[in-house]
Amino acid sequence: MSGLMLPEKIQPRSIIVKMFTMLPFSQKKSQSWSTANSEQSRFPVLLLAKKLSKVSISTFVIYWMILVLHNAFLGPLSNIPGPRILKFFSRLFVLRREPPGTNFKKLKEWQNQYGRVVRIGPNTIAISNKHMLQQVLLHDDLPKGPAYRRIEKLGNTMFFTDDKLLHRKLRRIISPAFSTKYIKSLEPYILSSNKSFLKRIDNDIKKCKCNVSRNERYGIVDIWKVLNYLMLDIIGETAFGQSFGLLENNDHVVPRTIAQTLETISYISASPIFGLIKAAISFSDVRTANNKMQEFMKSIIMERLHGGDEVHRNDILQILIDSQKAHNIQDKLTADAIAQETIVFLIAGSETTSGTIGFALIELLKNPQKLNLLRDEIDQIKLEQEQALLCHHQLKNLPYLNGVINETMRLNFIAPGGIERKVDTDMVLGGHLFVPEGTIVQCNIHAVQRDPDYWPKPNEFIPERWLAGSDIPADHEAFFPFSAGSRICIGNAFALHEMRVTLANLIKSYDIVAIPEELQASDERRAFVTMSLKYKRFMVQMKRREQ
Ligand code: HEM
Repeated sequence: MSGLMLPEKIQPRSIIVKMFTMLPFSQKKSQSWSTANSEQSRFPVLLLAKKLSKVSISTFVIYWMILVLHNAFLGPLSNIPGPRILKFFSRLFVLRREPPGTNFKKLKEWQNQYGRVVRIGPNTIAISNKHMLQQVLLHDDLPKGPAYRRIEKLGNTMFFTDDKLLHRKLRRIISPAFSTKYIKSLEPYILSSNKSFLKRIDNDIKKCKCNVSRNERYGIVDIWKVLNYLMLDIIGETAFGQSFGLLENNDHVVPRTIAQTLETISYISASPIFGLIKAAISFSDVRTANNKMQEFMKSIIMERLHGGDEVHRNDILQILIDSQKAHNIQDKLTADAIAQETIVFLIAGSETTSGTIGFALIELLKNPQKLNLLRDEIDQIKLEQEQALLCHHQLKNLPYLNGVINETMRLNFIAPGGIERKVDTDMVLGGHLFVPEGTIVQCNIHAVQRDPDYWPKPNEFIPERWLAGSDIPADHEAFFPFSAGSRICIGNAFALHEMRVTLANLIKSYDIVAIPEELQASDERRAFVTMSLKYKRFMVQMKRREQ
């Protein structure tokens, strides 16, 4: 055995002792060991390293503190007003105590308290001056900020990328799918989904056990939910090549999986601990659903890619598939890229549109005289023989309908937490404010669209401001419902088309009466990604109108 003994100098115990003595917290303990001092004296290099490590850690901490203090009080953003704590910490850290989904309210409060430019983080500012917003979004066209990268796991898509070249390329390939002419060719899908929508409402009214007054055939309908189903089904029809059938069956693996993933991402960013626990609990369900969704999408895309003329269909998906025919390899989208872009259409194009129609209905029910004005305008249009639903060409120029939609989007901006941009080279904002490269700019469109200097009676629903010759004309320079610049919503004309057709046919077909408690609850808003109702439902009484 003795032959196997290591020399005392490199016995395992002595090595452990040496490692311990190098750690700063073990100082006291190591001194109590009789061997420690003699070990150190025999290894002066160790002693030196120990001292050096202490010095370098302290130097780093002091250097870091000086940097933080300098950035807070002497840096280029130091003169911008804002809550003191946000000079040092990110607002996400400070806002952890707010109820999840309500950060946008705090942002608006800060903007009211400190002005149109507020410092909301060590290197982040929020702006709500219309000229500055025009500059950031339109003229300087700054790239997207880092928040988008958190969701980029869904793929490096047109929506999320901050790479200007990649964005330009994707936008060029995808734009034809959203041209006015192409959208017109998609109208049959929008109308057939609207037919299913009205059928679903009729069924819900019929099924409703709690008719308010059976004689009048009113029923209670969760209009928030069915509107969401309708918009998902339209995206299914136009971007996935087939309806999800939600209006008939209430469930489909694709929207369910995406909703679960988005919910988890938004919880993780709003409250990391709670979000991670939630993610861990639902992990296996989400993975199974995710696999099913991938299979579903792969089969659709492969069928279109290899099915030839027989499976050709005039829809958004076809435009992406047709990119395969491009001569330049750069202009072809891979099957994966096609799948990712269609998922993004589902995310960007369903809750946004259904939410806006839902908010329009809420505003109209709060202002019944405006609902009557809208109905009068819509009733002027007569359905032609064999025509079941009003079509877009009959609606697109109706002034009051467009006023209602614009005013709804003004009051209920879809991303009230702001849209984020990153300063890519030093700039002067609004002609006087130096903003260094790397600064994050939160464009607070929600605040601009409710600013009393731009909008008299800013919190009132006044569709009349959008009519020609109005006493309180709308300020078009302070209106950004679809953003502006190169990243303006690519689906804006498509969304307006869907919203006009759906809202007009809904108002034409039904008498809708508010339920007071529901109307009151609808004031409670939450915004994880898009603005929504806290309880994600809005019950109304509905009955078919006598035509
Ligand atoms: C009322 C409905 C809608 C509203 C209010 C809305 C609003 C917006 C806004 C504000 C942006 C800019 C986001 C940013 O810069 O961070 C955006 C971008 C986008 N939207 Fe919409 N949207 C709506 C409907 C739609 C629809 C129906 C689609 C597609 C089917 C769509 C697809 C997109 C895409 C792909 C982008 C990214 C464009 C790019 O970065 O080039 N949106 N939308």
